[in-house]
Parts: sequence; C-alpha cells; structure tokens
Amino acid sequence: MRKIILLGSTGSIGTQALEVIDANRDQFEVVGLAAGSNRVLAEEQAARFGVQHIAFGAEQAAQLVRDVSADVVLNGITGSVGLGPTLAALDSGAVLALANKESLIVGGDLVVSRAAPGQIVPVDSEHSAIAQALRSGERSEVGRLVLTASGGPFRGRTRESLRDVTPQQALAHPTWNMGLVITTNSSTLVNKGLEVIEAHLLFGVPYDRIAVTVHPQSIVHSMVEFVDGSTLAQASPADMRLPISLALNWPHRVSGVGKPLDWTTSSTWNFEPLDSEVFPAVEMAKAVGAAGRTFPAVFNAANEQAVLAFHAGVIGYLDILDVIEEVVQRHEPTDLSLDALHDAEGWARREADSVLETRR
Ligand SMILES: NC(=O)C1=CN([C@@H]2O[C@H](COP(=O)(O)OP(=O)(O)OC[C@H]3O[C@@H](n4cnc5c(N)ncnc54)[C@H](OP(=O)(O)O)[C@@H]3O)[C@@H](O)[C@H]2O)C=CC1
Ligand SMILES: CC(=O)[C@@H](O)[C@H](O)COP(=O)(O)O
Ligand SMILES: [Mn+2]
Repeated sequence: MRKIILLGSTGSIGTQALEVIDANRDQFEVVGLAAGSNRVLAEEQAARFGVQHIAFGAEQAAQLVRDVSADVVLNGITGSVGLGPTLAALDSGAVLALANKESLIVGGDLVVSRAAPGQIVPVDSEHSAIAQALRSGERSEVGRLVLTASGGPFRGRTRESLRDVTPQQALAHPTWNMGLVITTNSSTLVNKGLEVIEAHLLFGVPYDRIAVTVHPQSIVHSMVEFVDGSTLAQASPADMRLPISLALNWPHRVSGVGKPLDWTTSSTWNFEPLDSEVFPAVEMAKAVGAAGRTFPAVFNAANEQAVLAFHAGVIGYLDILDVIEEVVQRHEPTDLSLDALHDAEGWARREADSVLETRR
C-alpha cells in the first residue's frame, strides 16, 4: 500500500489522481491533501478518502509534506508557488510525482541537486513518455529527445489573425482538458517552451538535442531518438490518468487505468514542424534555459503575470509574449539561490505589471 500526499487536489491533475486512487484503493492510501481556495471540494475529498491532514495554500502544503510521512508526494499545484512544496517533498525522501513543472523550471539546479537519483518521476505526459522510452536503453545511446506539441487551438494561424483572440478561444484546447494557466500556455506554445526546459533538467540532454514537433492528435506523447537512427515513441489516448498512475506506482503500471488505442478503425497521425515565427515561445524558452541562472524564473513569472492580465481583459493575446520578451530582455541575472529566486521573481512580476500597464 503506497501512502500518497496529493497537492493541488481540487484541480485537473488532483481530481484525476483521486479517480485513479479511488479505483485502486487496495494499492494507494491518501494521507494528506492540499488545495488553494476551493475549501468545499477539498473538505469533501478529505471526507470521501478518510484523510486527516488537509492544507490550504502553498506554505501549509509544504508544512504538510514536512509533517506527514508518505511514500509519494504528487505536486499538482499550478505555478511557481509550488517550489516550496517541491523542495519539501525532496527533503522528505518521498518520491516526487511532478506535475508542477514550474517549480523544477524556476528552481533549476537548486531542485535537481536536492533530488536523489530517480526521486523525481514526471507526470507531465511528454516527460512520462520519454521516461518510459528511456527504460529500454543506455543514456549514452540517446541522440535526441523529441517532444510532441498539439499546436493548440491556433495551429496554422498567422500572427496577425491572433490579435483579437479572446480568453474563451484560448481556452478551447483541441485535445486536453486542463486548468486555465496550462491551457493558455498550450495556446501560446509557452507550455512547450517550459517543457523543453523541464526535459533538459530531468534528463540532462543539452538544448541542441531537444526538438519539438507538432502532432495535432496528441496520441504520441513524445519520443527518444537513439544514435543508430531508431526512435522509440510512447502512444496512448490523451488521458492524464495514465502518466499520473504510472508516477504514483513507479516503476510499475496500474492495470486498467485507461483504454488502449483502437486499431479496428482507420486513423491518421500527423507530424509537422512548429511555426516559430507565429509561435516564438519555444525558441525564447530554449534561450532562457541555456542562459540559466535566474532567467527561467523570470520567463515563467512574466508569463504568469501576463496570462492573468490577459484573462482579466487588461492586455491582448499577442501582448503575452511581448511582455515576456521585454521583461526577459531587461533582466540582469544572478546566480541561483532561494533568496535570488525570490528577488528575481518579485522583480519580474513588478516589471511585467509595469510593461502590461503600458499596453492597456
Ligand atoms: N491538467 C493537466 O492535464 C496537466 C497539468 N500539468 C501541470 O500540473 C499543474 C496543475 O495543473 P492543473 O491541474 O491543470 O491546474 P488547475 O488549475 O486545474 O489546478 C491547480 C491546483 O492548484 C491549486 N493551487 C493553486 N494555487 C495554489 C496555492 N497558492 N497553494 C496551494 N494550491 C494551489 C488549486 O487549488 P484551488 O482550486 O483549490 O484553488 C488546484 O488544486 C500545473 O503545473 C500544470 O502545468 C502538467 C501536465 C498536464
Ligand atoms: C497533457 C500535458 O502533458 C500537457 O502539458 C499537454 O502537453 C498540453 O498540450 P500541448 O502539447 O498543446 O502543450
Ligand atoms: Mn505536457
């Protein structure tokens, strides 16, 4: 029986994790839950799963992780506010099932160096796919990692046609049902940019050997290319319960979590290059990832501010990337420490607010 602490229990990842656990109560026991502001749902979940420890907000979530013993901490909080809980999970010795990619990206080497080998198990579908493909080969035989991107709701559009995009249109993801921030990030391709940095940090592959291809069906979740020209791809229907369950039970699979692909009817899988002129986010993320230090934290913080401003009707859709670019250009990086991160993020949020103020 694995004891699970679930952070972000009220969100898309959190509720799907509880579905997996509910269907496999003989394998998993929830010993702690943390949420943000949705107290009603969190308390209902605690009652349903007999959970005694419940926390609200990121600081309480980190304290919960320090106080309650668990085998696995699933971090499904949104945003870089998840960094404290991520570090607490690593310090506790539990396996960290990581959906909250932002904490790894902003923390960079601070997070990686705190983790024991194999302690971080990715929940993000692309990184779960890569982790699965890597189980069968030597690391020295890896040529490239190829991340798939759905392309989002605006695939094929010109930049000019995106000027008047509404929040509702940006939230119409073609293949996944996710929270507001990641869905918006998928539409701008910022999500894929963050995932390139995430892949570099998780798998230690340099940025010039991490590629992105657009795959609108979201069936192939990513691939590993090996030095002999062979490629291993992981394929399954777009259902996050699969990578969630694998991370909770790593390295073992949980039977019957999802439906396999249907081979009795015709289907087509497409792959196409990313249009980096219209969607520059991946190239921007590669540059900030390679520059390192406080740059990834600033990139992420500026994006978080811009996304909220877009949904509040303060800025237009194209302003999201413009705000990030301007803030990143103005940044003077410092070496990584928790204090430096705190200062850089605070600076980036204030700077983003002042840039977006000029675009009202
Ligand atoms: N959804 C998906 O399919 C995927 C998600 N991810 C990643 O997983 C993470 C969660 O995404 P998703 O589930 O979609 O997001 P949601 O917006 O659906 O859920 C976010 C969760 O985080 C909680 N939360 C927000 N702020 C705080 C805070 N300050 N302190 C504590 N908890 C907080 C929310 O609580 P409340 O609702 O109570 O306020 C909610 O439980 C993100 O990092 C995302 O990038 C990665 C791959 C796929
Ligand atoms: C399900 C998942 O892992 C998301 O991060 C997904 O990748 C988003 O889809 P995009 O490929 O559109 O960013
Ligand atoms: Mn993903």
